[in-house]
Amino acid sequence: MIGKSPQIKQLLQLIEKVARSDSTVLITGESGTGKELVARKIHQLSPRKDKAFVPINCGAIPKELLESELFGYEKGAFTGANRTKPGRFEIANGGTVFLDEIGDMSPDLQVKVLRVLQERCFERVGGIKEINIDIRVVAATNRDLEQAVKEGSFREDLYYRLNVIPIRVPPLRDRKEDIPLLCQHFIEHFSKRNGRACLRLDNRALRALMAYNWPGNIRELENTMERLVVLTDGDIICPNDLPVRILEALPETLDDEEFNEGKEVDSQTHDATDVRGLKFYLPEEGISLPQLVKDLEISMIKQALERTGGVKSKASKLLGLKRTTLIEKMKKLGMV
Ligand SMILES: Nc1ncnc2c1ncn2[C@@H]1O[C@H](COP(=O)(O)OP(=O)(O)OP(=O)(O)O)[C@@H](O)[C@H]1O
Repeated sequence: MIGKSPQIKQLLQLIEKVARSDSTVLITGESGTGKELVARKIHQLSPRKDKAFVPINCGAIPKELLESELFGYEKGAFTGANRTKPGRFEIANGGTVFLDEIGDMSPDLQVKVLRVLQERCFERVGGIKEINIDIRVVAATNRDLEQAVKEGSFREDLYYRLNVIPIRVPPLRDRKEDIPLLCQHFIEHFSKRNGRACLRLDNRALRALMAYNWPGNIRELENTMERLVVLTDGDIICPNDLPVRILEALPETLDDEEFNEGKEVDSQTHDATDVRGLKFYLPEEGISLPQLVKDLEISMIKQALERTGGVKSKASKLLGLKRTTLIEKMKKLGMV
């Protein structure tokens, strides 16, 4: 999973914790945010990792077929059922079932899935034999299930059974600092797949990609990068190569000269730099480095003095300075 925003880091920590348990998980988030990827990651990190991960898109399979897909059927259960077929729940035995778009499931199937969650058993369509299974269920939806419960289209009991551990995947617009890394990742991936040298993004193109709101989230970004890799002629992706909807997101203040410059991206400009565990961003408009250093020195000295009850010899040790250097610095910074 690509990304180093605080949101993604938090998500990864949660995934690691959740993976160790067998609890049911409900992943929510807009379309294309990476819900399925999260479900796969939970499975991969879980003790069930060597067994099957079985995804099923409850919204994509017609209602009449979904039941037999999930539960399987017995020979003769309906016209055309000329052999017994196990369903996805059975196939996933020992592993994980991923019920995608669970919000689209019909009420009668919701009852049957609730039974699987409660009792870990079911019957195949047309069958009477009870089948016991050992599965972990991870479900996902981009709908507001709480609202669906209020409106009566989703069963409240099933909602609570699913929502044991809720995981929300944030939209890409709320973690824009992940965009440069994701672009780089997809450009590398598609360049390799298309057998061409790795393309680079110029600064202004990246600025447009960062200004755009990505309603289709990471899937939209992935598709955009694939198209750029296939269609861009030169080695560098310039603003002119971008789709109009993305270009329109660029602030109008930037001049045309810069627009055509084709400068290669300096990813540090857009990425947080990690300095001894502290995060620093260089804002678009630049910064006064001497002032920043001064503010940082004042802040660190104040904290060191607070922590040591104002004892300068101890504070200087915390800061890796000689006592006399600390006093000199404080004078210079106007702190005494
Ligand atoms: N953090 C990430 N790093 C790399 N690729 C990602 C990341 N998040 C999502 N993707 C990719 O984006 C695409 C969409 O992700 P995914 O299918 O998991 O989204 P989704 O939320 O399940 O979408 P939907 O709601 O439409 O089913 C996939 O190709 C996935 O591999």
